Amino acid sequence: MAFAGKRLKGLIAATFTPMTSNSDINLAAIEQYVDYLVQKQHIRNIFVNGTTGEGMSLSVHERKSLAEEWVKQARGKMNNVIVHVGCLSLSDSKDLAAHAASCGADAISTVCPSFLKPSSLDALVLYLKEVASAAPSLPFYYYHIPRLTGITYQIYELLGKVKKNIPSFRGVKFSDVNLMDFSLCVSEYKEFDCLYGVDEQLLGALAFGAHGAVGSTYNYLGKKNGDMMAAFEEGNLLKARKIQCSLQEFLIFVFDMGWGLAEFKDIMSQVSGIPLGPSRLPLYSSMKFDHHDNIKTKMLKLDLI
Ligand SMILES: CC(=O)N[C@H](C=O)[C@@H](O)[C@H](O)[C@H](O)CO
Ligand SMILES: CC(=O)C(=O)O
Repeated sequence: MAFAGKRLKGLIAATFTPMTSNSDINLAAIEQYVDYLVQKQHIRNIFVNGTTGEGMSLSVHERKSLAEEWVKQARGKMNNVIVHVGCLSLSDSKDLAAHAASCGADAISTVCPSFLKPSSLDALVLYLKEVASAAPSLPFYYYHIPRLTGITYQIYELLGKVKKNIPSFRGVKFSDVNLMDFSLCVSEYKEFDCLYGVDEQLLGALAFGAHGAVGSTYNYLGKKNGDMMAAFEEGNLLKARKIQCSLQEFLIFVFDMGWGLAEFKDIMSQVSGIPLGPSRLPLYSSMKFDHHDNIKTKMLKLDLI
């Protein structure tokens, strides 16, 4: 067991997938991306090929190439590379899980397929058990993001079932606003890592005992979120709240523009200076060049950069 006993905690950036101007994957940008996260954002854990990385829009072959490159570039610089292996096809997910183990990833995670959905919590557990069985040596995390998958089972009920069924199960990436469910996971299943995934309200999840957080904004706001977590740990709630409110104000500005993941990728390119390219269709950024100044002004005003 490569990482037996190791707990996942702290901030985990859900990476964007670098692409060329034609939306082909661009492996050459990954080394610079890793260095940026470590040096400028103090991020030492990444979650690759997930929602932010457009994993579901990539081929299995592309996902394997990306996983290999992230692992290679992160070696010696980062603590953990978690590879998302969720697909609509179980056999593709098992293939990706086995590949993640063979290329040296630290953990895997999966959403449940959401075109044909499991008809019960037991069916979901059977599904997760199959995926995990393809990489039994790797810590396995369920990725709960009901707003995108439409799969809405209570996670604390799921944890009760997987505990007995999936030996490599280590926790959940919980991307939902239901903090009561999240809190029950943390308080009833201390053996699992509960990683929060709604960046807008991380402070609320910290209050309930979140071990860490996985999110898209930690790519370019990692340091600021790190300051918030440190303030929370020191008991300086006023400071933590002030930072969370600035982060919220920034995100409200982004959402009010009607922006989402494709525009987040543009923001990351601007803030980091790394050309990450466009997103792949069906994502499509509506950000125009003259928006760049607005973003920067807003971030400076909120003391985020
Ligand atoms: C839908 C989506 O991308 N969710 C991400 C993680 O799960 C979050 O990190 C969000 O991007 C973030 O909270 C901003 O809304
Ligand atoms: C945000 C997140 O965790 C993901 O992109 O998968």
